[in-house]
Amino acid sequence: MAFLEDENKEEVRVLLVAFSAQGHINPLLRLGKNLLSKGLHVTLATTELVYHRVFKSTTTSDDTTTVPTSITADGIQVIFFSDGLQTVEDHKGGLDEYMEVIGKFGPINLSNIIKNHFVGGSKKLACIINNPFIPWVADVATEFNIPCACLWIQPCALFAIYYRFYNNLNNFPTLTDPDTSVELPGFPQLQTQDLPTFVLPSNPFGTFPKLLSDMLQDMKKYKWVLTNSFYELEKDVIDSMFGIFPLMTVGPLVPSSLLGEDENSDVGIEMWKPQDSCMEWLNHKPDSSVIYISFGSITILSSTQKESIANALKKTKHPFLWVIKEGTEDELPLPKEFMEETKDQGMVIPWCPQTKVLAHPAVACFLTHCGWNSTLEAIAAGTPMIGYPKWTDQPTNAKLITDVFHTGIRLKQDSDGFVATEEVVKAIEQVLEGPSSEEFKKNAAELKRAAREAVAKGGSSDRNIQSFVDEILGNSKIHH
Ligand SMILES: O=c1ccn([C@@H]2O[C@H](COP(=O)(O)OP(=O)(O)O[C@H]3O[C@H](CO)[C@@H](O)[C@H](O)[C@H]3O)[C@@H](O)[C@H]2O)c(=O)[nH]1
Repeated sequence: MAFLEDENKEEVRVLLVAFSAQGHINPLLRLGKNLLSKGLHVTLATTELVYHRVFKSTTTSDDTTTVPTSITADGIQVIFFSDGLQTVEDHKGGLDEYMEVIGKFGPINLSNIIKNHFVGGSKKLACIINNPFIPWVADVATEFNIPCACLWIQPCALFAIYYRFYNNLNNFPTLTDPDTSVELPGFPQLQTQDLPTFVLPSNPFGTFPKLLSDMLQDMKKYKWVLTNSFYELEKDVIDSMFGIFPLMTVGPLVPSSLLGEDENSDVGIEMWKPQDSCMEWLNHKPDSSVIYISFGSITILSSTQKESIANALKKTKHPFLWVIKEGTEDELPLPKEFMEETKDQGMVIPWCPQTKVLAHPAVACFLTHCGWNSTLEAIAAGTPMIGYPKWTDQPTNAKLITDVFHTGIRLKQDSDGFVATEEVVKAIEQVLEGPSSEEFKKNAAELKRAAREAVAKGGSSDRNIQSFVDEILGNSKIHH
């Protein structure tokens, strides 16, 4: 590998910063791997919780309680900092509370990491890359006079909506009536139900919209916004932002196996242990027969909602694989009678190797909450989707699936967000056998191909990564 050094023979290093969420760390690690392959040195700073949950089991040291100063994983140096909480149990509080604590302790601890590891010696930082939701990282970068980039881990569409909304660039009507619609450049017509919940007056979450509005109103702290998407997927919205705030697509940042590359070259962490037994179960199912159901790492459905979906599955009689994070949060198990009645039809597990599941030929469609990682993984796998969005970016992602990507449909929800059994049955029939089912499959296969082309050498994302590397290097030289 050709590593890059500047004229004084100092290595050229980037620092990635993420808090302890799998869906935030993995896209950053995959970007890190790409930067590594283009010759940069890469460090990831993340919280001590990640050490305890993920890396502790890989240590060869007898002392597993002390967090090491740094470790190396797949060529990436990983450094841990305290997020202000002491034990794994402390992390059981709400997300809002967590963001407040990490917002207080994160900047101090990250500054110390930079001082201890990167100031003075030969390891100098050429750039810091953070995720949205930890905007204080950009302040720390400014303090040390290090250029900062954001890896936007949601679609470009979400960046565009938030940027326009928080900077009052467009006319957003009061979004209380479900039939209100908004016209934005690069988008199909959006109704209230298609907008991210953070911009709605009904949004009950305080911290996240505040973090976003602070960030998007002060983008001068960022020299680049890299996005986990690809140009061919969101062409219209990316073009619409060109003269406003250019977005550099560098994705999809999904496991290499989903992009037709060697599985062993993937980097990524698992915060929960996947149950591989479902792969054997899938091997015994006919091609394009199984409905895969998962609502990501945060969303918990109510028992009545789960029962409604369960009844639909029984009615359709299709094989199903359903992830229920039973025991991990406050999620309740499915009723015993359902489990008994469907024991030959389906499998219910607490966590699965999702990307392998999506790529399995037996899987016909994905009933998803439309989290962006899940959506991108389904796109890279060429799997049609049924969207059941709940909050944050998910409603907009569902709109992209139905009206931009044309790879699936959205479940009809009532005013409380509830989906009736008949609606689930109808949606499954539509995606599997309805008049548009062939079109969904064809579009999904086309996007799968486009995703692979985007990341291949010379593809749109590969070119953007190269331009980014060239820019941060400035006048640095390549030494082979
Ligand atoms: O059994 C499972 C279920 C999920 N996953 C993985 O978990 C991740 C889930 O990520 P995502 O689909 O993005 O959902 P959330 O975890 O809910 O992600 C949060 O963060 C995302 C990125 O900001 C947002 O798009 C979502 O709305 C928000 O809920 C994916 O990589 C899945 O492959 C597994 O590995 N096994």
